[in-house]
Amino acid sequence: MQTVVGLMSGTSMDGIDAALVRTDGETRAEPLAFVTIPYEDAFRGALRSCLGGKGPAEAPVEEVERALTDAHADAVRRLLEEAGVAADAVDLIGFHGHTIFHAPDQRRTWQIGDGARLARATGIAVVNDFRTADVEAGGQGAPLVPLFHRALADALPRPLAVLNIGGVANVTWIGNGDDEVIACDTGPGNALVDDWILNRNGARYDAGGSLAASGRVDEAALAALLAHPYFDQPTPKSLDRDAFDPSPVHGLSPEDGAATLTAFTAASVARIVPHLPQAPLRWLVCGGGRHNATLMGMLADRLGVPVDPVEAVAWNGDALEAEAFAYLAVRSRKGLPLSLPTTTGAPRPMTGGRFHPVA
Ligand SMILES: Nc1ncnc2c1ncn2[C@@H]1O[C@H](COP(=O)(O)OP(=O)(O)OP(=O)(O)O)[C@@H](O)[C@H]1O
Ligand SMILES: CC(=O)N[C@H]1[C@@H]2OC[C@@H](O2)[C@@H](O)[C@@H]1O[C@H](C)C(=O)O
Repeated sequence: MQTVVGLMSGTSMDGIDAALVRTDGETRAEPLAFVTIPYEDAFRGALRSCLGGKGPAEAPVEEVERALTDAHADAVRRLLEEAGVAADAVDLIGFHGHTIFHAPDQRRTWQIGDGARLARATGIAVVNDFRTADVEAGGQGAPLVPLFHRALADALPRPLAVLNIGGVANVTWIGNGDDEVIACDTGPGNALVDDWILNRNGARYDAGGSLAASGRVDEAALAALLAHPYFDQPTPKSLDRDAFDPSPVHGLSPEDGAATLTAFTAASVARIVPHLPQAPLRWLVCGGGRHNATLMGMLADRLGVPVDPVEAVAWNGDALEAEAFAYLAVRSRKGLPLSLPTTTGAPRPMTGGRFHPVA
């Protein structure tokens, strides 16, 4: 067992999730501590300006990468303070970084975050760049949390779906056999609703889903959104944050737009069921979207089986992705797979990650 920090900066750009975990990277993962450090609005704007993998003439990528790395070093300090654990008692950091571009069909995915700089700043060895090897081999490079979900779900009734609703939404389907793990991004998570709200009333998200609850779903706009070819594609498949064009909702009131985009997220999750070998008996939901009661209600209506936040099985739905990158960092050091042909479409089980020792 190793003591490992996992760090995630997700597509919703809300901040850094940092988790401290005791794990063997195989069957065991015991959470010790968790903090979220929100980004300042100005930094969030700078990060947003880098999305799309622009060149140095158009976006200050190097400068943002340095600031992002330093913010992660601060997050590690805050986490260890909170946990009462000294840096020299930590074996490893799993550093996801921030995805600014993801186009597996072009064999390109780009997570900014300087592993060597983080190792220097914290005095702890770092694994980063988790997705490149998978994408270079022809896989989607995402999602990577499924093997962690499978390890956690060992004793739960199957088939089970674990749904993460972050900026983008992704699902892990776990069947009865040990190797039966299927995964993909299902469609948008909260990013479209977040952007809608930000542009209308400056809020960062629809707290509790209350704006959506006060609106009406525009069925024509919803049908236009669901006409995207992504939903007919078989698994595995993955998405860039900005893959969907929200223009069908333009012209709707703030309430109806929020209701329609929230329904789009729920309906796109339901569209994955026909692509699975068997419908899940239950959906466990992690990520910030589980705090949106309107979305959770729409999911339950469309899926027709129990849909519960992961807290129902005593997991922490805010910490899970960060914990996963601690677990994956250990797997990387052990040369174990981070992905399978059924989770990312890689041609074989793939290890990955780049190691940065403390210089
Ligand atoms: N109380 C709440 N009510 C409604 N929505 C919420 C609430 N709290 C968080 N959210 C939503 O959750 C989002 C953050 O989710 P999360 O932190 O899981 O995303 P992420 O990890 O950045 O994304 P990804 O999983 O795609 O990488 C916010 O942007 C917001 O839309
Ligand atoms: C390219 C990229 O960063 N993808 C993220 C994103 O956010 C959610 C979804 O899209 C998922 O595929 C992935 O993150 C999680 C942590 C994963 O790899 O499992």
